[in-house]
Amino acid sequence: ATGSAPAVPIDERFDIAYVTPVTIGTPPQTLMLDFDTGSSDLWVFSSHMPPFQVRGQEIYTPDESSTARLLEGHTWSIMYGDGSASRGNVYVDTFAVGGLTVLNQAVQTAQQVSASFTSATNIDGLVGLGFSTLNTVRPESQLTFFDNAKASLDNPVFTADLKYMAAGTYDFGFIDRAKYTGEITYVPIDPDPGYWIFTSSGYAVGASSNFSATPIIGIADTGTSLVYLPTAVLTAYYRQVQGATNSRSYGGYVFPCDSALPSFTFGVGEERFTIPASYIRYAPVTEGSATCFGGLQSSSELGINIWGDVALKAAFVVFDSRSPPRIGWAKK
Ligand SMILES: O=C(NC1CCCCC1)N[C@H]1[C@H](O)[C@@H](N2CCCCC2)[C@@H]2OC[C@H]1O2
Repeated sequence: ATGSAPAVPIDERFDIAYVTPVTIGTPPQTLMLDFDTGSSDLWVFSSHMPPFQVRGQEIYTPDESSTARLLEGHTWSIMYGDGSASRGNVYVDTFAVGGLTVLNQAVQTAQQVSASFTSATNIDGLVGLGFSTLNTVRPESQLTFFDNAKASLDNPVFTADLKYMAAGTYDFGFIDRAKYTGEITYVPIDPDPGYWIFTSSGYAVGASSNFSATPIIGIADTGTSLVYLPTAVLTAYYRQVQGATNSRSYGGYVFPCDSALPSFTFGVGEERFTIPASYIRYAPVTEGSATCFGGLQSSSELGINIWGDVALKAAFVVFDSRSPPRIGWAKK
């Protein structure tokens, strides 16, 4: 089996996050979920939430699904790197995305979500695509939809083709030759932490002329908007941007929106990928401001580097869960 589904930006102007249509239950209930390679819980806004925490999101109502079964005595609770959080109960039900159907998928129904999820009116929940070892359901952790689907897929892979201010695609079970050019460069993944962690071979500010061959260990995270890299890399980049400062009040590097920005190149093995300046001129700090927030930010507080959407949309990325797992990057 194979599947293919769109990854749609949740807003017109900044690619804060991407959502993908799924159906859950019988008859099918359609929700738009954020497919997140940085986590491993499939959770949804649900009829178990207090109404004031729901602000336009679609909800899953297990009582209206003839195939829903409560997973007795199981609960979940998750906190993400940005401080957003959610928790609740667990059902199993029929889950379908892009033509793929998984029976008895653990669907984590929210009872509580934090304010940033309530205000993300176009995100109805998340689909974790990390390793199932990270799943927060207790007393028995549950498998991701991809781990449940893997055995029936033509190949144990999924790919991300995210796009700048446009709908991209998640493909499951196959690698679409039409979505990339040249060859795919694969590098190993360390699955133990549960993330898609790999080592980038280095970086260059601007084109890849002055490439600095230094290993950067980081995670490929479709659920994170920006790129978070070591301070040394950030200062090398923003040194080239007129008026750039690391603002405590805005919580990161900002610069005048009309400043000239270099592109940013990162290495995967011998291959070089360039993030256009337009992706790094991420967004005005507030509506209409002449000060812009950078798409490259510091990872010094995080303890791990993160290749979020700003980097992922510059490439075609293959998440290959054969043994040992690996990640592939190609130009497009
Ligand atoms: O927390 C991270 N990433 C961290 C960012 C800071 C540096 C460490 C990683 N990703 C989350 C993202 O922010 C959430 N957000 C909800 C509101 C709308 C936008 C998406 C969504 O829920 C989980 C995941 O996706």
